[in-house]
Amino acid sequence: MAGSTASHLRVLVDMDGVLADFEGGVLRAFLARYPGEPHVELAERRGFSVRDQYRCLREDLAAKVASVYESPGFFLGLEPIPGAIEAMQEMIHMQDTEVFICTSPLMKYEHCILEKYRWVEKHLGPKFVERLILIRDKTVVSADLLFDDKDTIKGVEPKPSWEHILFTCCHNKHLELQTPRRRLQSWADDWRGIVENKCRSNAEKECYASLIANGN
Ligand SMILES: Cc1cn([C@H]2C[C@H](OP(=O)(O)O)[C@@H](CO)O2)c(=O)[nH]c1=O
Ligand SMILES: [Mg+2]
Repeated sequence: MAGSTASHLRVLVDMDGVLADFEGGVLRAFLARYPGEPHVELAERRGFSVRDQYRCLREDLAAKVASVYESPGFFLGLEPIPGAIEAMQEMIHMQDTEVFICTSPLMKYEHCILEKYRWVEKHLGPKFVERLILIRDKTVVSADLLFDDKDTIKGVEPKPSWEHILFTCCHNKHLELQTPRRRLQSWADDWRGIVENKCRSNAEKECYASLIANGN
């Protein structure tokens, strides 16, 4: 990064599906609110959009499931993904590493925005509130790595600076990734190895660039 000598690594971590259990929260709230209605078990989930899959089940279920995640208290009430809190507390203390949470608000943002801030404060503390980025287009955020459960991350920037590491979630676990794309299976998987290897390869690139710049 500009001005830093040590090879700093900037990591973006997505919220829903990576830190907060959006999928589990939707199913739990849907069953409570619409008991007896057809629903999608987590093992059956396919595709990022919950609403689209419920629509395939029955047209009216799309609006019903959307009303669940648009309700007040939904985002604040989400359970942390197993290992997420511990991993973030460790990552933020890693040398030469900067961590930001990079999350997208719903278009119906009334409850989502404040509740995402409150969720981060509650589960991760005020230092992470300072590291929270809410944005609909993640491609314009500059970083080295982005851990995110969404299979395809598009935006105005055709060549984002970050490498997208697909965080495995019920809705994407069946996807075959084209090389060199890679996954983080869960927070029990080797996220440190991914961060440390990226740090090393950044250092090598910087070293090579300085050799070239000095005409070696
Ligand atoms: C509508 C919808 C939103 N979301 C999440 C993704 C976004 O958060 P994040 O970018 O932190 O994963 C947020 C707004 O779309 O809600 C899903 O994960 N599935 C859905 O079907
Ligand atoms: Mg997500």
